[in-house]
Amino acid sequence: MVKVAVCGAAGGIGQPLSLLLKQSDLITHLALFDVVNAPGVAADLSHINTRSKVTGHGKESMDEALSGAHTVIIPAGVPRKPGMTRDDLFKINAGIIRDLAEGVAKNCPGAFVLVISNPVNSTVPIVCEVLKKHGVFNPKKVFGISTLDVVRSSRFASEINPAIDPKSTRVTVIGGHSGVTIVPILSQIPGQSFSKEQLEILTQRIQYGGDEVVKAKDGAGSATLSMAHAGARFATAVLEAAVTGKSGLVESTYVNLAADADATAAFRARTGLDYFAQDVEFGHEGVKRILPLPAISVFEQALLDEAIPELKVNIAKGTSFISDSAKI
Ligand SMILES: NC(=O)C1=CN([C@@H]2O[C@H](COP(=O)(O)OP(=O)(O)OC[C@H]3O[C@@H](n4cnc5c(N)ncnc54)[C@H](O)[C@@H]3O)[C@@H](O)[C@H]2O)C=CC1
Ligand SMILES: O=C([O-])CC(=O)C(=O)O
Repeated sequence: MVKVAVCGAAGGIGQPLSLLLKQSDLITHLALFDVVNAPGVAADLSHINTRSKVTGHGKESMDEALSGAHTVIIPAGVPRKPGMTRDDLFKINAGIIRDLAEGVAKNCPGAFVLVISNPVNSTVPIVCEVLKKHGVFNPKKVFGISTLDVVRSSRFASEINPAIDPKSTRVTVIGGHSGVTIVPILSQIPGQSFSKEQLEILTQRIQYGGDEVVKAKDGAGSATLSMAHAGARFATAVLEAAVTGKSGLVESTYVNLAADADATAAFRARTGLDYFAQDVEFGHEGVKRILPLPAISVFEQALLDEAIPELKVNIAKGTSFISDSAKI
């Protein structure tokens, strides 16, 4: 029995993500939770002729949606409008994520938690702190989904150099998921030979790819379809490793560095951070290992140097949102 709960399932990401998850043979029960329209989305998806059962759960039924879940995917919350940063979403989304994490601690404390809601750099620490507070935190099982940065990296790189196949090229993206904290390691793309100017343009486009969509949607939200694709790709990798035991599955993802005790010291020494996006290999329990940082160029080291102070602030904001409220 593999129950996957999607929280925010009726939203711009939640609907296409749930549609993609309905195609998966790894999932036996898809539980769709949202404060609006979840039963309708569930009824619709439930007619698709794959094996999984689909249930819809409204505002009062979070516990039912989360009860016994193997994996919880969270795209709940508000998206950006033009002129906003991801950090501007903290005010509303932090409380939503905290309440959902409380629900996880109560109803499915051993679940994998995959966080999409922004600002990811802060919402992942919120989830971890809530689970810690309840004594059920396993750093191997909480992930910030930064796969859209990976997806954009190979796509945008292929637009500059058509010899790069966007589908089979996986670019490592380290740091976090917003602006300067997004550090694509383009120097490691096999066979690449970008000029300095191309590297600068490409890096800037990847770091601000989200803004491109926010601007084009002109007030109607941010990336939803490409995010659903990225979220389904990430969730499938986690589930394949956990459920079927498939080995060698690697994605860049934002994790608590305690997820891999062997890697922690090296990462802390290099970054001074408790959370960081890096390539992770998945196993039965989630994080099997955090891969060592790849060799990075002088240009990429400068990007990393710029990312670290911002990540530190984002992480502290998420962590103190829970620890400060516990003191009151
Ligand atoms: N990690 C990433 O790469 C990306 C993250 N995002 C983020 O994903 C989030 C969702 O974006 P969209 O789907 O476009 O927004 P949306 O507004 O279309 O959908 C959000 C859904 O969450 C629901 N919701 C609100 N409060 C809830 C609660 N307490 N419990 C359950 N559901 C609740 C809403 O009813 C709505 O259906 C945003 O924070 C956005 O910034 C968006 C794109 C990429
Ligand atoms: O830009 C946004 O607000 C949504 C997001 O995280 C992305 O598209 O990468």
